[in-house]
Amino acid sequence: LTLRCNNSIFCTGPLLHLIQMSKIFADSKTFVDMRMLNSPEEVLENWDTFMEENEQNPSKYAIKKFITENFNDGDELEYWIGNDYTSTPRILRKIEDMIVRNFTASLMTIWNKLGRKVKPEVFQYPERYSFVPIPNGFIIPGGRFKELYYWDSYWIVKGLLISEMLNTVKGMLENFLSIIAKYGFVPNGSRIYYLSRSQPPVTTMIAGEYVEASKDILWLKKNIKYLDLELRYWIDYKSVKIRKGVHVYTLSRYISDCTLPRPESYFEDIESCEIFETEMLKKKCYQDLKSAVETGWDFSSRWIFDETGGCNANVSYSDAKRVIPVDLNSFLCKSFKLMSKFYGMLNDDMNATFGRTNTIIGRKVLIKLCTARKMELGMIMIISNRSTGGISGPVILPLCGRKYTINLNSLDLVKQLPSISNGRNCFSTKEEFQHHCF
Ligand SMILES: OC[C@H]1O[C@H](O[C@H]2O[C@H](CO)[C@@H](O)[C@H](O)[C@H]2O)[C@H](O)[C@@H](O)[C@@H]1O
Repeated sequence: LTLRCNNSIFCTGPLLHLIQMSKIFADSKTFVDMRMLNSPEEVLENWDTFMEENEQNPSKYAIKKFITENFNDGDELEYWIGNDYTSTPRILRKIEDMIVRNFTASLMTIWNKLGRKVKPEVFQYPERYSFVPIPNGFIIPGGRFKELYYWDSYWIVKGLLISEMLNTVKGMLENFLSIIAKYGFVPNGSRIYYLSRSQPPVTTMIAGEYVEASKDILWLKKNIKYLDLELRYWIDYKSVKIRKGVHVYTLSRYISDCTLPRPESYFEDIESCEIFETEMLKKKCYQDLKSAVETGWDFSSRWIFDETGGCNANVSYSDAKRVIPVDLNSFLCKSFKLMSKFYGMLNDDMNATFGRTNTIIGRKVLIKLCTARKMELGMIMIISNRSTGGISGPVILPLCGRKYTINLNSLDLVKQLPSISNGRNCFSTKEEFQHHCF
């Protein structure tokens, strides 16, 4: 497993520190998305000479010049349109309302605008880029997010399937498998500086969508090992045992073990953690910010803890590892259930146990926690000791047609809700976060 990036230009080290802290770029992501004009060794040699010439204290102007001489815009991607793209998918004919139909049709043209493919140069000189080369065309979120993002891709795949772009889905899925083969897990996005954390795990669910639509069992047989590998990462590195009475529950949480500022939000993280006096607390703050962004909900009051355990503080007080998120555990439960089904389809009884055992573990907890009739808003409260007073995305996830969970017949923990709640409400929507939590 490669759980972090040690690249001394794009991920860590004095060059990155000085360039990012000079604030030459308004957005820290700009620098780490650039490409080197020469090999990393040459750039680092140039840097040493540059620092010597400038007596270890270069001006902003000199740093700008150094960047121009050694880096250029990354420009790693070319526009790409999937060969399965159609402007007239069957679903359009099913939409009777013309306004909605036209809106849907125009929305679907987005695949042409956001489709990208990695240029051959990146495969030729990967060490000069922060981009992780991936073999197939894919859809980017857009704007400053010009790479493959992990959990965005699940929702993108849903749209692609409605648009009859199964081949594009297969390509995107195989991009993830190539990343798992390389690193043992899927990082936040296809950049080396994202290696210190993942994002909500969705590869197995994407595979579920693909296999259901394609019935491609041979594909499954060939690739199931990668799905297996990724899920083991979530068990080995992110799970935690929760004792409640005589029961011990295994659940997962978001946690990064990297204590450095995010390269793509470098000065921003340094500034967020400035309030802490010791180096140790600063490091903890950087690590906590990384854990918070692993959630995909960056930033939300769900991950913020003030001194009393409420969420009346800012992002500097993020501590996502204290929360056992219902959405993450629902995704994993669904994934284990799928694995059990997949191994069953392949008549692999021995390995089916992996999926089955973990579905059972997930079941034990999620069946109890997630689908009780009175549980609409309760999960986060139970498992993070916080209460939710309104409906927000993550809370309703496990309730979506019981898609992420299995039948429920125990209300044990539900009954304990009132005693666990601390009476505070923490929301996940931006609007609520901007106002306050109460
Ligand atoms: O749409 C892509 C992602 O955009 C947001 O997060 C990303 O930007 C952050 C700041 O540059 C970065 O630190 C984070 O790790 C990125 O994922 C959004 O919050 C994500 O949900 C979304 O996947």
